[in-house]
Amino acid sequence: MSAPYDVPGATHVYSGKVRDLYDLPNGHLLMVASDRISAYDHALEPPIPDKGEILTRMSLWWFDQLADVAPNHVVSTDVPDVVAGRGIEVERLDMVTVECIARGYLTGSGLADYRASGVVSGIALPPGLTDGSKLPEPIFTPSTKAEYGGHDEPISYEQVADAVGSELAARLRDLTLEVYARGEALARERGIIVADTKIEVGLRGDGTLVLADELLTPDSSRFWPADAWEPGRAQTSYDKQFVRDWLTSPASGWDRASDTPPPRLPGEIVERTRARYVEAYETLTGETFRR
Ligand SMILES: N#Cc1c(N)ncnc1-c1cnn(CCN2CCOCC2)c1
Repeated sequence: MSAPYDVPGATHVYSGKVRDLYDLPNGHLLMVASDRISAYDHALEPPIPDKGEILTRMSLWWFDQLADVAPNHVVSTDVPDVVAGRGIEVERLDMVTVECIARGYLTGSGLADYRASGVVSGIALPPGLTDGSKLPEPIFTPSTKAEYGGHDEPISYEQVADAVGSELAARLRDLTLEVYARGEALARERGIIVADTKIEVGLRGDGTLVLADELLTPDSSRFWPADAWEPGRAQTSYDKQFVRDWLTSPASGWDRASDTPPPRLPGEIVERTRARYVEAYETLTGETFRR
């Protein structure tokens, strides 16, 4: 994918689904959050205005809230004007090759694995759980890091230990579960259920674990409105429900089971989705995003 932004002095090196990474001359990296949005494994059009800036601010807020749990990779938000608000200069780390995921609720791939075997990432769960069930306690459910466009594969804690060593595996598990516990508790007080989250962790030369990438955003986590939580069915997505409902409605004319790309989102859906990202940010942080 070509560089979405032509950033003076920076060299584009990687594009993910919604974020892009650039090399900087000083050896740091520039992480840029786009306004891209995806659903049902498809990149959608058009982008959601300000989504990148809103989720960048949310990540920065969470990095600050959890500074007592672990250091983070943020160096500076003083970035070139072309990416102001959505770009962060970050410390270059030795990234752990495991997706560190914590789940407090059962849904998605975890639910599928549970229904097939009663087990999620090697952890046996009690019988009788359903879609959206709150787990007896949050669990660490790591996965592999798929290449762009692929799907991460769940792996057991033992497989993580085999890959990175038992001491680092334990540190990754403990960090992931602590970040999730703190984020879930804080969000829940504000009416948002963080059902699960994925964190990216890097290592400094001295072995310090550092929180990288984004943190506790609706792109790295499942956000559910707490007042709509009802185990036994698919939960309402805090941020993507308008998109999902429109795409699966007759109004879109799209067949999700088909191999065709989804149609362009109508302006009203784009604006209502933007408003949900603003609402999530303002509800969590108590700060106002310029409307
Ligand atoms: N963050 C970070 C980071 C860092 N601080 N140091 C070294 N490498 C990385 C890195 C490289 N790739 N990814 C995967 C996730 N990317 C995030 C950005 O956007 C694109 C996807 C993380």
